[in-house]
Amino acid sequence: MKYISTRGGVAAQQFSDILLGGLMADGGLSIPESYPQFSTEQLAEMAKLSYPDLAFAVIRHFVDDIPADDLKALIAKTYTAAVYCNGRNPADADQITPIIKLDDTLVIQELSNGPTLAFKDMAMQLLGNLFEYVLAAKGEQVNILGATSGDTGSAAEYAMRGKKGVNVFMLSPFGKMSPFQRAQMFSLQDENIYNLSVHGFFDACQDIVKDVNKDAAYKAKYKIGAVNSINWGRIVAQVVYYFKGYFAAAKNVGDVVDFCVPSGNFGNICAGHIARQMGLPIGQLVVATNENDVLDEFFKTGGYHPRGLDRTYETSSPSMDITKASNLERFVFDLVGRDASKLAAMWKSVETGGGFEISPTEFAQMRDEYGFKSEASTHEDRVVNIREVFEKFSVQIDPHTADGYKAAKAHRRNDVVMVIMETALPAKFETTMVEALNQPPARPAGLVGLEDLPQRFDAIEADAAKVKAYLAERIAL
Ligand SMILES: Cc1ncc(COP(=O)(O)O)c(C=O)c1O
Ligand SMILES: N[C@@H](CCOP(=O)(O)O)C(=O)O
Repeated sequence: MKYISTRGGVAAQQFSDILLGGLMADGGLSIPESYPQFSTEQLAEMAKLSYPDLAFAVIRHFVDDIPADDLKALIAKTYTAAVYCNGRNPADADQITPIIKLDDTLVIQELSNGPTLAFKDMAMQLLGNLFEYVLAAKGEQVNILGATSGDTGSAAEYAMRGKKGVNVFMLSPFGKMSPFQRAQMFSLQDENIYNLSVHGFFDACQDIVKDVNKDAAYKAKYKIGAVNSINWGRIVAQVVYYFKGYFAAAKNVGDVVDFCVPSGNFGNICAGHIARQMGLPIGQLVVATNENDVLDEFFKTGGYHPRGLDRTYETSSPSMDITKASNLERFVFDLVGRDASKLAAMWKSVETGGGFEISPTEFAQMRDEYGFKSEASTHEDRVVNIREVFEKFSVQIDPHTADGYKAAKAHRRNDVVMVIMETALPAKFETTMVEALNQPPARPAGLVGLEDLPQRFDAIEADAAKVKAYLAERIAL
């Protein structure tokens, strides 16, 4: 499998070449030349596999340049019950992403049982192992520059801490993460981890990452790599759990199943789109947003208009406080028939502060052929829905998953199973959980007292030049 750029300006590359990087040289995102296809018969066989075997069955189609035995071993080492052990029911840990049945046609897929209690661990743990393998094979080092609204940062830091040849420089929005999220990142004392607290929202952090990535000379000199979902490695690992969730939720292989996904940077649901393109019988893909509802607007009107600071809000599902969704570019590339010059013009407008409108035909395709629907939530919705799920089903869901629950209720269909993706555990967002349920959420024993640990970070302005200088001072050449 070779990888091309959504903007068409780069020669096709191998998996190991794109694995460590962020943007392609032309500013676009890497995407496979085509998607592997699975028949219903093949799916029926895959349904019998354990999580690591299923992950290998999916991911091997995207990776030609790592020997199959090595890839299989890296995957087996990643997806173990010992790593994904923070779920509600320890006996389910070997399922890695077990499901909770709320009723006959509504289920939650647990994606947040890894070390940092968010779905990011699903891909990031594999990325850590792949990075280590590829760096050792190439005799190289990487300096990861990432942006986080709260969960990618800790997942990346836990996956990369102490790894040979890897430094992590993580930009996060100053004062906008939950106390738990902040403590998870800032309490790490490992020498290869640097936390930079940026005055601004996640969008400003992500813009800096993209600016640095666009400076080819700097990127090459300082060996800059990426762990955000602009990195294809993140997406491919996320594709796997749609297969797992489908097999766990479908009554029979071949039945249509809908998925509802709390969304911000559009990486999670983009993986669902790709699983669907590979032949997994997904019906609807429901995008759930919070008050930062740019994506809801896009899927309801066909107009994509990222917003400025004046219309970006701090919400109680803070990890989704995002108004520029990186991975929308990968989906729109497919939507416009993989026409790279059309796509490049659309994103040129986005990057210069504008947006775009898709045509009425594309809008109809997006909803009918690709199955996208959407819904937005408010803080009040979140509190009511957390309470409702607890009272009706005795299950505690976090505020982001509550956004998913609201959207799932709005779009569920008779006799079609709807899977809600659980994107974080309640322990990460104690204030909203207490407001909804009058009790603090449970947390794994190892994380009790996390907020009392000493914290270390550097504050920095939202300025790519200052971030470049910070990295240059610390990276040994
Ligand atoms: C808890 C949580 N839910 C939802 C999201 C949104 O996911 P995505 O950015 O892949 O759309 C994020 C962050 O991205 C998150 O951390
Ligand atoms: N919500 C994310 C934002 C970054 O998303 P990513 O999937 O592109 O890494 C976070 O928690 O940091």
